[in-house]
Amino acid sequence: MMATTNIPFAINETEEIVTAGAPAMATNDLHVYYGDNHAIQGVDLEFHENQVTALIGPSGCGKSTYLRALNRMNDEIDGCRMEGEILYNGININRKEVDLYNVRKEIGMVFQKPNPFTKSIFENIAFSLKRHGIKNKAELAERVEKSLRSAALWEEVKDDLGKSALSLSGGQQQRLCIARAIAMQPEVLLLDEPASALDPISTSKIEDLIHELKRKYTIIIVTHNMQQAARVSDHTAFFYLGKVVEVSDTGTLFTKPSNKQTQDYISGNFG
Ligand SMILES: Nc1ncnc2c1ncn2[C@@H]1O[C@H](COP(=O)(O)OP(=O)(O)OP(=O)(O)O)[C@@H](O)[C@H]1O
Repeated sequence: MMATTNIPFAINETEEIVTAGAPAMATNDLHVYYGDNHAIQGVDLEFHENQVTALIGPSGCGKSTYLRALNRMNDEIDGCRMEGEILYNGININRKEVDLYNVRKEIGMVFQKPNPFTKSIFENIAFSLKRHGIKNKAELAERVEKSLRSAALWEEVKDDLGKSALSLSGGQQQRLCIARAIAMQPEVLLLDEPASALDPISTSKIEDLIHELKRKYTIIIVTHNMQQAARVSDHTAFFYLGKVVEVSDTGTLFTKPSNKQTQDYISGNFG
């Protein structure tokens, strides 16, 4: 169940922890359990503003579980429990009194399979804004246009805003989902294999978009595709069996990994 109390989690007055150069997000000794399955086993990572971090590793090693921990989406899964710190602007948001609505507004998420609402293109974005108290029509229209422009979708849909979002192609739907997340003015975007269900042209559009979006946001992306990690990210973390085996700048991780398991994974000799 969602917490409803309005405990601040990202302000500078009562909890002045934010310092220049500090990570936008980090985890300290993060553990995630599904019942007895210890899926994430003490992960420490830092994510900096305007940087893209890719999470890579073999299937089942905990990448999506870790990503979902960052905006407390794992709270929605029965039997899932998390221990350790999840720091957002220096404040631990892994506390039960934290307002999850605010957490997910500030730390937006886009999933593998595009999941637009069965509403018009316009309403897909306006819906959450209205829920957030924005009722003025001109302001709504402006925020919708701005979000669609930021997601590189405006030119393709500006004459069809009243059409169902489901009439869009898969790639357009995924950009609409990104626009929907952006509309809430988040600081962090979590992308869980955002292009894995898309054709190569749509994939390339999403990758170009990630390059654009990192000017404004901190981006963390799970991907199975190592070429994609190499193309879009500044840092890469290699996960294996619920732990981070190695994390470094992407160039180094793919050319001079310091760990043998990383080397085996990136060269395809794994398992
Ligand atoms: N909703 C869930 N309920 C129970 N166990 C889960 C759930 N999601 C993941 N797990 C378990 O947690 C572990 C990590 O899975 P996770 O999906 O995070 O790995 P992954 O690296 O993202 O895998 P993939 O690349 O295949 O998506 C696995 O043992 C998996 O079975």
